[in-house]
Amino acid sequence: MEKQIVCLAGDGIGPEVMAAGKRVLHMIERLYQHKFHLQDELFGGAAIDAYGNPLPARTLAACLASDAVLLAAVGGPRWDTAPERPEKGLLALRKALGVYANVRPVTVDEATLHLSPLKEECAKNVDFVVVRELTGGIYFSYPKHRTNEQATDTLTYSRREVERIVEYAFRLAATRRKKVTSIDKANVLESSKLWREVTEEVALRYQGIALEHLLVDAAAMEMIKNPGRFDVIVTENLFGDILSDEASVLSGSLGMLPSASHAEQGPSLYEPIHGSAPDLEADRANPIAMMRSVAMMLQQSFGLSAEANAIEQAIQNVLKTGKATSDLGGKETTSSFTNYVLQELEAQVLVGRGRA
Ligand SMILES: NC(=O)C1=CN([C@@H]2O[C@H](COP(=O)(O)OP(=O)(O)OC[C@H]3O[C@@H](n4cnc5c(N)ncnc54)[C@H](O)[C@@H]3O)[C@@H](O)[C@H]2O)C=CC1
Ligand SMILES: CC(C)CC(=O)C(=O)O
Ligand SMILES: [Mg+2]
Repeated sequence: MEKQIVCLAGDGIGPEVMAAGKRVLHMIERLYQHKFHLQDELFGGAAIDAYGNPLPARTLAACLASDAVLLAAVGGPRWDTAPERPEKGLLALRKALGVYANVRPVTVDEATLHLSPLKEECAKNVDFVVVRELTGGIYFSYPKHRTNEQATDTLTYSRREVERIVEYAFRLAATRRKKVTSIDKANVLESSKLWREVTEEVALRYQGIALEHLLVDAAAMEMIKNPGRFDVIVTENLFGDILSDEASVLSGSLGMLPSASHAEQGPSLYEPIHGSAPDLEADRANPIAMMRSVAMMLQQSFGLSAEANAIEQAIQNVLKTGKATSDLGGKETTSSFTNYVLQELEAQVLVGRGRA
């Protein structure tokens, strides 16, 4: 198979985790005889420094013409007070690609179960997916303004926007444990009242799939108290952003969780859920979220399930030996942990073919 992948390394730990993701892709190319054309483009703070724009026209054109986009992370204190912010480029990219469905699977690895802040019997049942609406809501606020004395953001959702993301969640639940939890704030927000109404209508078209509604504050509590109750969570942009970072703690670290973002048509975007982690020293980032984002890309954009499963298995096998980066209490660096995963991947595939 031959595919064009645009790589947006971005800022902070972005280039380090992107390097790990590319090494995994090169290993998969070699082991399975694929050709991945990896095209690097400037994005985020790095693009502001070069062009004064976090999403240069050249970067956007390359993304739109690609088979898939792999993104690491953007942002950092250097640009916090700059006229242009890296995060603005991320929102503009998601909007331009039309990637409304952000899928964030949350599982807890057997080998890192003891690192979860939850009791083991609670954490071991964690297996859910957050389906986050990604191109609407308050992050795309209009009108939005600010004076010295007052600031305004606007939260808007249309029926169509709610319907398509909730439909996505129901279709996904049909392939899993057949339960959707819709999270809103319908006791206060008008947008949430519409969200709940539309969700009820969609549910009528999916007999056999259970629907429950939770208010976002109670949902935040339930995610810690009884996370095993969730199968597919569907929620709006801001709530999904916050709840998925909370969910990552169940797995032991924000550095573990990947995501895929899909449009109605055109290339999908794959990225770890974490940010640029400016507080980390060089070569300390956990590359697992990026490796899993690569696996999601291989599976969901290219249909390469065996390759995706091999990556996941290699990560699991390395974690089982006790090797881990410092966020999980281990001693490995980004590069040494990646070396182990690559060795494991190669050994596993060759053993499978009886050649080791
Ligand atoms: N998709 C993106 O590009 C995102 C960008 N950001 C941006 O990143 C910058 C930093 O934001 P924060 O709030 O600090 O969030 P963050 O996600 O970068 O970091 C939060 C905490 O998790 C740790 N962490 C994150 N990823 C890790 C990894 N792979 N391995 C080990 N530890 C990891 C960090 O060291 C930090 O203590 C900001 O400029 C923010 O806007 C934040 C979230 C998403
Ligand atoms: C930096 C934000 C715009 C995005 C974010 O935190 C996320 O998508 O998880
Ligand atoms: Mg976030």
